[in-house]
Amino acid sequence: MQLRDGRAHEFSQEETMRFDEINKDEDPNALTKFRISKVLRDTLKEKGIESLFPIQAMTFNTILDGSDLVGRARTGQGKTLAFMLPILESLIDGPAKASRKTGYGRAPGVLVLLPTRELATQVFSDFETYGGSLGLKCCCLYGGSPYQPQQIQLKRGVDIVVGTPGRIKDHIDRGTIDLSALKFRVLDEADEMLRMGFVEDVELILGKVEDATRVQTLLFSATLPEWVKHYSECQIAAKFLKRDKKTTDLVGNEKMKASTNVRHIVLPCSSSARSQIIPDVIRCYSSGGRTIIFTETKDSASTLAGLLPGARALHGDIQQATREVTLSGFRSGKFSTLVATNVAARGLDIDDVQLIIQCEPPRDVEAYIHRSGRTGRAGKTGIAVMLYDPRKSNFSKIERESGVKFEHMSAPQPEDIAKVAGAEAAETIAQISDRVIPVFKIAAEELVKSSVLSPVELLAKALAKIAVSVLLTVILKSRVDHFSLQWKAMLPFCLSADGLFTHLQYDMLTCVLLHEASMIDSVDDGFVRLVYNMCSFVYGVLRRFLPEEKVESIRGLSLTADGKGAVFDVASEDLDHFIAGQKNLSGVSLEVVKSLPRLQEREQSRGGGRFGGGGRGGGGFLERRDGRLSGGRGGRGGFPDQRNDRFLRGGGSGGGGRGRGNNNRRW
Ligand SMILES: Nc1ncnc2c1ncn2[C@@H]1O[C@H](COP(=O)(O)OP(=O)(O)OP(=O)(O)O)[C@@H](O)[C@H]1O
Repeated sequence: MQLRDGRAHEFSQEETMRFDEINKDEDPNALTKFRISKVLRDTLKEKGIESLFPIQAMTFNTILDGSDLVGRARTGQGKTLAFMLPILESLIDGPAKASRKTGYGRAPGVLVLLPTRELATQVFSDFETYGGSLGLKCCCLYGGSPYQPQQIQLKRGVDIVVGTPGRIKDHIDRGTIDLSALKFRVLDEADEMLRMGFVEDVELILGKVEDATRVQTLLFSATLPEWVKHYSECQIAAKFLKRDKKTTDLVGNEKMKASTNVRHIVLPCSSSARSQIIPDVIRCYSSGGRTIIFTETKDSASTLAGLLPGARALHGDIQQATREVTLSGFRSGKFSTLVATNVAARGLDIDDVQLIIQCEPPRDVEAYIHRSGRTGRAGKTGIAVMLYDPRKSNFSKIERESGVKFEHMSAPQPEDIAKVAGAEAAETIAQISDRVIPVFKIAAEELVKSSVLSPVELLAKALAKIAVSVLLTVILKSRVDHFSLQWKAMLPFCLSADGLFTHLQYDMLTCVLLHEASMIDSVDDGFVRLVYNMCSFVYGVLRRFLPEEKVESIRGLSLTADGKGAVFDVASEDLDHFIAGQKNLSGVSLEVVKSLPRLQEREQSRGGGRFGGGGRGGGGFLERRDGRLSGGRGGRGGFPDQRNDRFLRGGGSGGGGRGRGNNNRRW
């Protein structure tokens, strides 16, 4: 701080603490303003929470004083703590304390129902943190995990049960859970919980309470359609909420229902171009943070994840253990792109998710609100990009019902990407130690002196060079064929006559190798066998006149539709070797293709098709002639032909094995 006499003043720790106290006193939502016990306050502070968010402040006393409540606030505004804090406080120091059981084998006093396993785990983890600090025992009951540990916990006795309806109902059926003495029952994501598919289980579970006058029922969501709020129209609400229930609605009649911390963008994109455009959208809008991409179906989530470098899929057909590993890997930053169905749309709170991409407009406005709400949480900002196919999809209903005024953008252009790369390069420079300056200063001064360009223009060139180096590192790590066309288009933009293309072997030509007879006995032979025959034949022929490293360097091997030939890409500098060597072979010809012949097609491998499940690493050898995706990840669909972009990337996911259905849901 600058003192009046111009001297700088550093605050002592004591002074800082005093100011903090004063500020806290001024904050009407400071923790100390609420009946929150010291232990709980300390745990909240450890988590960086100093005061309550509006939805929490507005519902705290109502819940603690015993009312049923319907609560609504936009995504990411802290609804979880809004019900958790007063419940915990009630159990340890409030109205529920007197009747709370504490002994071995005690039945739970709190039940929290959530629509997905991931969300149940997340809310359970919060209950463990805050409830655990108060000595309360919690357990999490969700499907796809073994029953026995859950049964043991229930037998020993718990205070709080968090879970999904299906598994809780299973425990009721097995007689391993007693819900008769509940003091609180919470429906988080209430509208989702009350939708068809959950409603019967929810009704059965809520109905297990012995004395309905002694239980408090709380419904929370960012989207509460009228049928939930007006309980006469919603049987469950009518049956299980008391007539004098309170409602706290922070969205109400406001036009904007989605998060106001999010930039909402729409971008035209045909479904066939998605996997090309998405990497550029991520590059331009993710600010280096995490991205969640939503697809409408499980198959498209697997396929897209297979096509995007470093992405993983999350959906209801993936085994529970894998789902957990995937989500924790995404949370911990092991990979930064998650491709998910609506299974990840609700409630998930993941740090540093900067960008949401929706591959097409979702069916209902609620899905849009929840998906886009995975970013811009707890006061932070984020971006939600929704792709739409102008010929097929329409987002005006979503725009009208959500109150969002979409920004219209076009797909990022090479210049846009260059700008982002330039900004990243500038950040790189900022991170470089000042100690290097003396070493490079003389060269820099020489450069400024000898150039007709201004220092800023020279710096711009230096940034371009750094951007390209960074780009090359990424490309070399992730292989050029996984890179989007826009990135490739940017290379010449930055590299000019740099000569680095040759180094990248980026300049490739497509050749066709033809044989008088068919290379395969029968096209119906089975795709695996067919590919195998083709590979061994082509590689066998090439090995007759080329050294091994040249044979290995071919890319994008694909079989012609008539089975008499194969096309593949060859680095242009090697072309002469390929053409010269084949002259002595009988019955075989090799030439640069003039027009691409029809190529073998194959049905998209679905859910671990013939290439065997497991998703990654399988397949390959699949081509696309029309920009549509096909194939298994790891395979190369050919380098882009520099002259006419006929080949786009190959790839595709082998998909994971199928698991149990998920309430008949597509996700
Ligand atoms: N009072 C607070 N101060 C600071 N951060 C908070 C506070 N309350 C909650 N948060 C943080 O805000 C984030 C969002 O909270 P939460 O997940 O409960 O939001 P939500 O309203 O339930 O969102 P959604 O509708 O998407 O489920 C969490 O990371 C949470 O830790």
